Amino acid sequence: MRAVECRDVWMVYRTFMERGIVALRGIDLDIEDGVIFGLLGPNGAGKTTLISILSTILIPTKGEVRILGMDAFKNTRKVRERINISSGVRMPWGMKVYECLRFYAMCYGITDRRVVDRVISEFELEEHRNKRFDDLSTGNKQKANLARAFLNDPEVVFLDEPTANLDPDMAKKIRQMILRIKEEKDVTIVLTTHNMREAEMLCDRIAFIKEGKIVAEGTSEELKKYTKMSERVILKLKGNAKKLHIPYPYRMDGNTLIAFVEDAEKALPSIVVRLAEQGVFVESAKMEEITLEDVFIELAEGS
Ligand SMILES: Nc1ncnc2c1ncn2[C@@H]1O[C@H](COP(=O)(O)OP(=O)(O)OP(=O)(O)O)[C@@H](O)[C@H]1O
Repeated sequence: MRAVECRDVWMVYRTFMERGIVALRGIDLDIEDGVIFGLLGPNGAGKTTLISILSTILIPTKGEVRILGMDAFKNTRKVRERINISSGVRMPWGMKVYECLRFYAMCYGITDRRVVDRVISEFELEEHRNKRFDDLSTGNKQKANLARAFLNDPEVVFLDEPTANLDPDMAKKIRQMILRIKEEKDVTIVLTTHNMREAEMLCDRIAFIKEGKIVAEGTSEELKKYTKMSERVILKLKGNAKKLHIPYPYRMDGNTLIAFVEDAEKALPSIVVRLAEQGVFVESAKMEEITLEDVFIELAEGS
């Protein structure tokens, strides 16, 4: 069974002065059971709107959403019993971690304290269980939020930017935690992220969203084929070079030139020569496979 099915989903936010903001424009999406699925896209693309609709928090202006085979808006209560969402790092009031989690467990009708103990242990919160949520570091707040999202043993979990605002170490820990939980539990995870490496590391499949539409969807390997080139040549240039002419698509990152080529070894000498002809010299060079970030930039910037 598919965990998520979306057909022609539109979302228009009604605004007081304007004619309305179209956040989603006909989203079609199938997410298979048991995968980690990533929603990627630039700011304002519609990721949060989409994940909020999939988790039944928002009702779309038009379209059909089925979660675990059920119509999300005709069977909302049943759907909510079998899903959960973690969005932002908020918990109510100044309660302790254990109390917060117990409160949320009771909202799901879970009275067994062992369930709360289980998520505290799964999300490595033992040493923080009696600390006030507000006093935790951002990373531990995020862990507590993730723990909350797994209280009802959900079959589908939606995570809105699970590593946003975390330092690299904590972000890595959270990613490892997500992968471990996915291994241990029979759960489908749908997450949004801006971080390409994170998407590549975590997600079985990824959808790129731009201006409310899915512009590409597939595994990270499939997505890399969206750019015609499969390798890149990275050249650190001496001095500042602006308008350059080389026979390959490229982008500049400061004084680093990143050229997209089919065969990096073949292309490198000709690029260096062409640059020298334009009075631009190379300090260092390396060759590597194209990254998901390149695809993201191409899709986000392309028309
Ligand atoms: N409550 C709202 N009222 C009006 N417009 C909204 C509302 N929420 C989002 N929007 C608009 O809808 C569009 C999509 O926003 P959304 O937050 O879904 O994008 P996003 O991809 O999650 O962005 P970000 O990565 O910056 O969080 C944007 O133009 C945004 O301004």
